[in-house]
Amino acid sequence: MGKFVVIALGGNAILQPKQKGTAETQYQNIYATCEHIATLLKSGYKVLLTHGNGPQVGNILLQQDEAKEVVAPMPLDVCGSMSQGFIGYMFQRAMRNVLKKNNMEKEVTTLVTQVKVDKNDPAFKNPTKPIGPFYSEDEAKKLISKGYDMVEDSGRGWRRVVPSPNPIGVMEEKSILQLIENDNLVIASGGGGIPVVEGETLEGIEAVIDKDLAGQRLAMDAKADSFVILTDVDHVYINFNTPEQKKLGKITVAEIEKYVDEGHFKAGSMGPKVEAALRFVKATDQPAIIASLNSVLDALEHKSGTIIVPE
Ligand SMILES: Nc1ncnc2c1ncn2[C@@H]1O[C@H](COP(=O)(O)OP(=O)(O)O)[C@@H](O)[C@H]1O
Ligand SMILES: NC(=O)OP(=O)(O)O
Repeated sequence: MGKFVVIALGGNAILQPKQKGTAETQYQNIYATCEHIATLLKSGYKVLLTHGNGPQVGNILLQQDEAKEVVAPMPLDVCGSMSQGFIGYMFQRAMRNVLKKNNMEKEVTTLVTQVKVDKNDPAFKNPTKPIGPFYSEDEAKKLISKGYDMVEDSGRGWRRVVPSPNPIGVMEEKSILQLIENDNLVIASGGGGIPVVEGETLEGIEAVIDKDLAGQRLAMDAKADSFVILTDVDHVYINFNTPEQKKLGKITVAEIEKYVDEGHFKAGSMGPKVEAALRFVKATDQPAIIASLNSVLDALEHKSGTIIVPE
């Protein structure tokens, strides 16, 4: 198998649900992630990185709301760009520090990335993307009465949800490919990319694109040999969180589609990951992997994680 991989990093690689989102905590998590990336680079992999921003963009939006009497609040697309900038900066700094420690040299570049969506996407009428902090049920009820959309997120508490339209094109695709050709470690489409709609002019729109679905587009456009989704669980499970839960190892498109139809993978968490992986395998005939960050090298060698193959 070729060694060019697109990696979509889950929000947990940057901030775990129970952690306070200080800059230092997020930098330390990103530094630990970069050590895994360095292991891949040492093993000869070429990496294009994308990452989530759910906790971060939600926190930035909350800051806008809390300070709105003092400074003009920024809309969600601008908050998305802020999250790309600060997370990209932390990756660039941490990666350079990790590379230096390992006596390696590489340019590390973050690209502010706009991703095209359809303004008539039905997702705008049905918010599903959890962002920001977790709340208790009582707190969630108060926020619902203020007009927020809230859902219970995978047994971990309540979170605000916003629309998450389907990504249909990466505006900066050519620049990303040029940077990769010049041997840069590129961080692109952070937080799924800033959602924009294209008419007479390009306009930002208030939403948060799923980074796994946007990562799939990136992997397809960049002709990656493999698309890897890293999260905080070691495998995809059927009957997740029940006594009958069972992990999925190597599995074909047809086999996992049967589980999709049976409703094993929830919207807003495992659902989009499986959907993104399936889209990649079907479009390219290359494997897609869903695994935990800690076992990324084993997963790339198909020794761990859920490996979705054409047949
Ligand atoms: N069928 C399933 N198999 C594995 N994990 C699942 C499943 N359904 C829901 N999950 C949940 O999905 C979470 C990962 O999704 P999410 O929190 O969106 O990840 P990330 O932020 O890392 O992208 C896991 O922590 C797990 O709680
Ligand atoms: N944008 C996005 O998908 O973020 P998370 O992975 O943090 O949910």
